[in-house]
This record gives sequence, C-alpha cells and structure tokens, in this order.
Amino acid sequence: MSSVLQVTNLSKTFGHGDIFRDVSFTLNAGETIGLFGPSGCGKSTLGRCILGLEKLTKGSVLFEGKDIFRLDRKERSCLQAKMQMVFQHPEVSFDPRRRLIYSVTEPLVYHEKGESEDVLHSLLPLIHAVGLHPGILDKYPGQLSGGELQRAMMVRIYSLSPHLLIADEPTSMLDMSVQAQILNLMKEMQKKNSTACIFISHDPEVMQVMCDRIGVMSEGKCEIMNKNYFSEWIQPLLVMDTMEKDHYECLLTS
Ligand SMILES: Nc1ncnc2c1ncn2[C@@H]1O[C@H](COP(=O)(O)OP(=O)(O)OP(=O)(O)O)[C@@H](O)[C@H]1O
Repeated sequence: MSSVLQVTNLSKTFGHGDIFRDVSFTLNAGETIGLFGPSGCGKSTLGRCILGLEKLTKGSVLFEGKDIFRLDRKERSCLQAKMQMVFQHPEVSFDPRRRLIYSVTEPLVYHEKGESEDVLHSLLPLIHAVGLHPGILDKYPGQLSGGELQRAMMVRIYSLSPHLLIADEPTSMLDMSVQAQILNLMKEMQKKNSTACIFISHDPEVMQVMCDRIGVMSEGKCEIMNKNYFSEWIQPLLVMDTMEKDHYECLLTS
C-alpha cells in the first residue's frame, strides 16, 4: 500500500502556548485515521496544518513524497486539487448568492478551465451517485437542507478525485438519520476512489464506524491507537451519563 501522507513531529504553538507537540503518523491510500478529543484540543488546527492552511511551528508534512511547505505556486495549485477538506457547516461552505451549480462545478472549471454547463454534464454520474436530483443545482444554498448541501459538497470534492480528504465534523450538524446516510456515502466514495482520509470528530461512535486508526488528542499529544484498542479504551466513556462524561473529558484535558 502506498503512503499518501507522512506527518513528522508536527508541533503548533499559538501565543498562549502549545496546541500539540511532535505529532507523527503516516496514512495510506484508502485508509482513514480519526482525530478524536474534547473541544479545543487542537483537532481542527492539526487538520489545517496538514493541508498547509496554517503555518507549522515545527515538523514536516509530506504529501505523496512532497513537502507541502516547500512548493512553488504551480506545484501548490496542482497539489491543492488532490487535498480537499469538508467542514462542519455545509451552509457556509457555499456562496449564498450563487446557485449551487456554480459552487459545485467551480473546482473543475478552475482546474480544467471548462464551462459550468460542460463540467456539469461530466458530473452527472457523480450527482446521481450521491443521491441528488440534478435539478436541485438550480437552487440557492439557503433553499436546501443540511443533508442535501453536504451531498452537494461530496460532488464538489469528489469531482477532483482527491487523494486526501480531511473531514472536520462533517455530520455533526445533521440529524441522526441524515448523519448515517452521509457517513455511508462518504465511506462508499472513499472506497471507490481509494481516498486517504483524516476524520475529525468528538463522537466515539462515529470514530469507530469511520476509522481504521484513531489519534486521541489530549494534553498536546496525539496517541495513535488501532480501532480495536480504541473501542476497548473508549468503552467506559460510552456508558457514562452526561455529568460523568463532562468529568471524564475534564480529566482528558487536565
Ligand atoms: N488562529 C488562532 N489563534 C489563536 N488561537 C487559536 C487559533 N485557532 C485555534 N486556536 C486555539 O487553539 C485551540 C485548539 O483549537 P481547535 O479549533 O483546533 O480545537 P478543536 O479540537 O478542533 O475544537 P472543537 O472540537 O471545538 O472544534 C483552542 O484553544 C483555540 O482557541
């Protein structure tokens, strides 16, 4: 199996102190690693550092063997198409003033210099695969549900056949049944494309469904566990009531 991502000794400090220190892992094609931990432990910051959206304090990120912080502009643009991120709030990921067709076709129009209508034609199989009716793309983002928008986001992202996807709590704003549909869809798309994935969540059950390995973040460290070990480790947390859970999370962060 080929290594898509190699993260070595990644550290990040903001003015008020270390967010994480010396995080290292590799990620292969088709594999998913989770980033799990309580609010504020640095999951999103680590995701952004890996994509090059945030400067590192120390360490390196190799994507398909290339150091993402040592690329020229052209190399960076090519690489960006292969590294995509999906966020928690699909409604803010789209331009509210433009019909969805514009936002969904935009990456392909940009990278392949086509026109929206031609690009749309080539995207029809993908639009059907995510369970959307193409007519929906004539609407504005504010006219669609969260689930529909996250499906449209899958089309936008997978139109570029990314090799790496960072999903930052992509379903936490959706209700339970829609959440399950979107997670299944993401798994299917990932399998079809052998996409390497970093899945960020503070939901242990989602972690167990989506991930092969899980990086548990606490006190600035990220301990990588395999899925079985994580399942055993997390078991006491799953049976706790809310007050106990809060206490446990405090212990994780203290
Ligand atoms: N640009 C920034 N400048 C200063 N501090 C920041 C910045 N971005 C994030 N932080 C701080 O870094 C810490 C980690 O934030 P981050 O959003 O990565 O956590 P998280 O684990 O993803 O949290 P959540 O689960 O709530 O989204 C927080 O204390 C946050 O306030």
